[in-house]
Amino acid sequence: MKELRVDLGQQRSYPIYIGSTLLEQPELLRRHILAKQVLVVTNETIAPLYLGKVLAGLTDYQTEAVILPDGEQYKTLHYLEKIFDGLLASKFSRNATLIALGGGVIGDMGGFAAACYQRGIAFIQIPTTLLAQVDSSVGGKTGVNHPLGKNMIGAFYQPQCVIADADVLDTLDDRQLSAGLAEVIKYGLIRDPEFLQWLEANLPQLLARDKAALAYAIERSCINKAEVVGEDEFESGVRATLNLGHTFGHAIETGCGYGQYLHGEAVAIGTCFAADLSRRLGWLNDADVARIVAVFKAAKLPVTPPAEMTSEQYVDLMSVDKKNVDGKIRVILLEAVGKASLPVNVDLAQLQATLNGYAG
Ligand SMILES: NC(=O)c1ccc[n+]([C@@H]2O[C@H](COP(=O)([O-])OP(=O)(O)OC[C@H]3O[C@@H](n4cnc5c(N)ncnc54)[C@H](O)[C@@H]3O)[C@@H](O)[C@H]2O)c1
Ligand SMILES: O=C(O)C(=O)C[C@@H](O)[C@H](O)[C@H](O)COP(=O)(O)O
Ligand SMILES: [Zn+2]
Repeated sequence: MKELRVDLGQQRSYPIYIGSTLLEQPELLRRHILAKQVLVVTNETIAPLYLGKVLAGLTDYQTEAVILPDGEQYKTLHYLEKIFDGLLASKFSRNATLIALGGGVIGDMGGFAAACYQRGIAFIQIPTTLLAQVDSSVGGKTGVNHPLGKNMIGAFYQPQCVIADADVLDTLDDRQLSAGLAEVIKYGLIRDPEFLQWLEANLPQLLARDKAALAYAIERSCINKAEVVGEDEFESGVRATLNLGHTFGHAIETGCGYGQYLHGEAVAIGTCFAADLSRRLGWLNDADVARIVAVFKAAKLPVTPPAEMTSEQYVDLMSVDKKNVDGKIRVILLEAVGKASLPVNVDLAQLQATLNGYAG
């Protein structure tokens, strides 16, 4: 097992455990549960696979479970309330612990519920998708979607620990594995060019679920994310680079209806848009853009924007992005392959040129 640390000072630092058979080691989990009451939040797909394993290690606690329907379309305020219903029905106190057992949807919702319930209870992330193990379970961004914008209602709220058991990825389907790789590739593009080269050479092994390759990709991704979050927990600076491709990607997720494109798929297309715009500013050349498109294709991710979305629709949806200032759209671009910019105010004409010109 590897143990990394998200360093956020005395109050909010926490470990990330990465390894195999971690769900069979309840002492890891138990050392971060401070009182008797434990609520596990999960979904209908994950519960039959892993809920029993988690509960088996907690038989001497007062455990309850909230099982949500599965899908991005349920990451809403309405379904968040189901978690509060569960906490209240069991009369859970402020010293209770919430465990989010699932992918990014469950992690974001569980974390936000923990941030809100009685103004904050402890929570633990047990991420079960590649995307959640390399990105969403680390860093404390929690929240839900709004019909008009992605992750629009939320809070920064850090977990007590993250337990990433790579064995659970055995049951994840190939499309979801690829979606997770989009965020892995992101770290290479924004700040870790050596890792990008490693990925270019090792994507076939990752897609074939080679255990050593996956363990390395999870660890190196978490190292990158923990460093960025440790430097800028509340996204006043460098943390915004983790949003590469997301301004376009979130517009795709919202515009096409949550769930049609997986988050990682939308980020892959969005990053190709960002690469195209970086080329228009003279920061990348044609070969750089081709290299970026090729790495997503090699990860079996889409690179072609949805035909049904117009540039007006993109601009409209991007105009509520959380990086915007005074309503002006700001995006993360690439100054080079392996080096992200801070948020850039984009000229509307140049943005339109990318939205109309980049076709995959
Ligand atoms: N908080 C953050 O920093 C952050 C970062 C990236 C993404 N996100 C959010 O995360 C969400 C996407 O997360 P995701 O890609 O994990 O999607 P997800 O949570 O919807 O999970 C993907 C699918 O895999 C299933 N699944 C999960 N684990 C499984 C397993 N071990 N075996 C079989 N099936 C399994 C789920 O039931 C679901 O159907 C989006 O809402 C995105 O906005 C948040
Ligand atoms: O942790 C971060 O910071 C990120 O931006 C990670 C992203 O991959 C993630 O999708 C995040 O939820 C996006 O945040 P948002 O504030 O742009 O909705
Ligand atoms: Zn993301």
